[in-house]
Amino acid sequence: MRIINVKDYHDMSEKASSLLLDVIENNEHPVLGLATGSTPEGLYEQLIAKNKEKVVSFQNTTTFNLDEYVGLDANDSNSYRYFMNEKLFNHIDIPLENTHVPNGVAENSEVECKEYEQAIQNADRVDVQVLGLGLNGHIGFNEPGTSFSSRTHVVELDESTRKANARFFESLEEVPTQAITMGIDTIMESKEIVLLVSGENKAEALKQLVHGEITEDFPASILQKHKNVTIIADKAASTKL
Ligand SMILES: O=P(O)(O)OC[C@H]1O[C@](O)(CO)[C@@H](O)[C@@H]1O
Repeated sequence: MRIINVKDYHDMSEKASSLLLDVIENNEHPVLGLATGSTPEGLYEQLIAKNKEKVVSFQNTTTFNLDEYVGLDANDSNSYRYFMNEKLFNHIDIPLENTHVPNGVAENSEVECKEYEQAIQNADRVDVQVLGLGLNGHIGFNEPGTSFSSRTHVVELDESTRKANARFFESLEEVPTQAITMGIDTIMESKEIVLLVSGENKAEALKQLVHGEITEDFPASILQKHKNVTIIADKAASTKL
């Protein structure tokens, strides 16, 4: 596990952007795994800027997002498809058909999970997977207790996760109770993982990720076993390391 300590959120986003640009430059058809949440927003701003400056093109890039709420469609401003379109895809030269986010309103969520997993397998590999870190150690929407051997599946969201994400909704009741997420094993198959952590409220979770026991009770702890993980953490998140 490589840990890169940076000053603040801005530096974290810049560093992450340069790591991703390296991957894109070194692959004819790069496959990126992307995340939502507040943490990667700065990274996406950097990528948009680099694309506008013509430093990078995304025309040959394919993306797979980690997760989506069950019940929210692409036009719902709280869906992760909407988030990705607004925060990244609509502002870069990526063909929209190259971008994948699980379909939260699929008629049958179980079938959607199988098809999403298959699409990732068909792409052959994810060159680099971007991850944020949930306060309870979740990665994607893999909540504590999720099997390390899980593939893309439907999850019941933890009350703590729904509360943490309620800030984006009108009320806690509106936060969906289920989501579709790539599984832990799906995530672990990525060739490279870049985990971004910012802010004092993540310090305890980061400490547990790096120094804690590897246990399904803290899903992110499995990253200790991945051969190519880079954690980019700002000062505030690193205080307990
Ligand atoms: O970046 P944030 O908003 O702190 O969220 C952390 C994690 O929680 C999620 O938003 C899910 O709750 C993930 O998508 C994200 O990686």
